[in-house]
Amino acid sequence: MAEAERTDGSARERTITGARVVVCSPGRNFVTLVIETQAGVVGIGDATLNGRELSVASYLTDHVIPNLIGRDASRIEDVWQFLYRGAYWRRGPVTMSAIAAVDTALWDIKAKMAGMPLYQLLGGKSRERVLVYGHANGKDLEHTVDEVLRYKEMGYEAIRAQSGVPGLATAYGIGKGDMYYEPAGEELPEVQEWDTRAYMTFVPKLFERLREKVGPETKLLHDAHHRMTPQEAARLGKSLEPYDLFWLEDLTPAENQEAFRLIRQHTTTPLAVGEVFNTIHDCRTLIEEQLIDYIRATVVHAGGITHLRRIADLAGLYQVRTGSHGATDLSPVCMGAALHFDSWVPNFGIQEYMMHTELTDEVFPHDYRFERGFMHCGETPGHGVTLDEKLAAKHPYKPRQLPVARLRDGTLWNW
Ligand SMILES: O=C(O)[C@@H](O)[C@@H](O)[C@H](O)[C@H](O)CO
Ligand SMILES: [Mg+2]
Repeated sequence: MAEAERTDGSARERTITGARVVVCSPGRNFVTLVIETQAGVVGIGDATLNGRELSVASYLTDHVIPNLIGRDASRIEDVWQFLYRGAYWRRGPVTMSAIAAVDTALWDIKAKMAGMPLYQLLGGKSRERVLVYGHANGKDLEHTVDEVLRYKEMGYEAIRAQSGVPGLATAYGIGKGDMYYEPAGEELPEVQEWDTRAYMTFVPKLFERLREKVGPETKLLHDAHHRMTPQEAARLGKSLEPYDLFWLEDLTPAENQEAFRLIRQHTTTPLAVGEVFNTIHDCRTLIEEQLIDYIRATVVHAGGITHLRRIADLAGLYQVRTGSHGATDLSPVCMGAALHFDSWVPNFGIQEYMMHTELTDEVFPHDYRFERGFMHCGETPGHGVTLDEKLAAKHPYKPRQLPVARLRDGTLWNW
């Protein structure tokens, strides 16, 4: 390591002396990076990439950790640039999740050393509480209506509704009977069935009924999970306009950012995209051309707080607001960091929130809390989430992959 990259004498206590990756499965798989400094301050970051967990664990253990030892933990920006530029091979979910884990752990350490909750280092709070949306899902229309009403009872002001579709054996986003929706169920991918026409005929009926039942106040959201062509997406957005959705998410696979020009010309339904994005380059056109309303990039998959802040700042120039991904495959560590970010970010929109299981919460003790439709980050120095490594060790990794979708004729589609 070059002299400039080493800690100087006066900063010896900030030197990174150790780092390790903990892979555990308290109900589902999580990858967590733990970084230690000379002074004994420990920071943790989430590196979970659902269905591809071990690739990030290896990237960290084999390629990143050796570069961290001896470095100054306070130089978050320089470490970020080193890992991003220094690898030569840029971007991608594995690389960016690994960088995110380092970045989150270093912000945790910096905030702990400052004796402040993380939001203070970002610039302090812009709001008192963080609006979240919950996930209601049912096997058919009536069941979904009941579930949405149940979420309303629990105090949610914003509710995502997903439903089984008549004629389709399976649909995206439908749980298997409890509060803990988890799509990655099997060692090899489950094959689900898809038919865009059946779906597009059904969804407006669902939202017509939902709007009737919940009244005008409740914010309703829906995730199309990348299944449409641009023209179909435009038509779906238009057909949902009377039901005043808060957002319609992931209409088409967004590596084709230009597709949103077509969609945008045809519908005023607010659009949200970005849970699979890793860098600002994935959403530059979408933001600069004002083709979306909410950017859903996360701390864990988009390069950590350092990079997510850049995305949010670009979005802010165009009145695009944040709506970070927060499914259960993002660990409580990501949720903790996200809530500090959400408390600060000026152009905040909403945060996705799916409850983790009790066991997951035990493995990752945290100080954030849910209260009647809103989340609150805590005041503990750092991001407020820790890892019980002893308990984690009792729940080892289980290979699991996300499902795939096929059309009725067998053609592989986007899940
Ligand atoms: O909006 C969402 O939360 C989803 O699209 C996720 O549930 C997504 O399917 C999972 O994170 C995949 O691991
Ligand atoms: Mg989604």
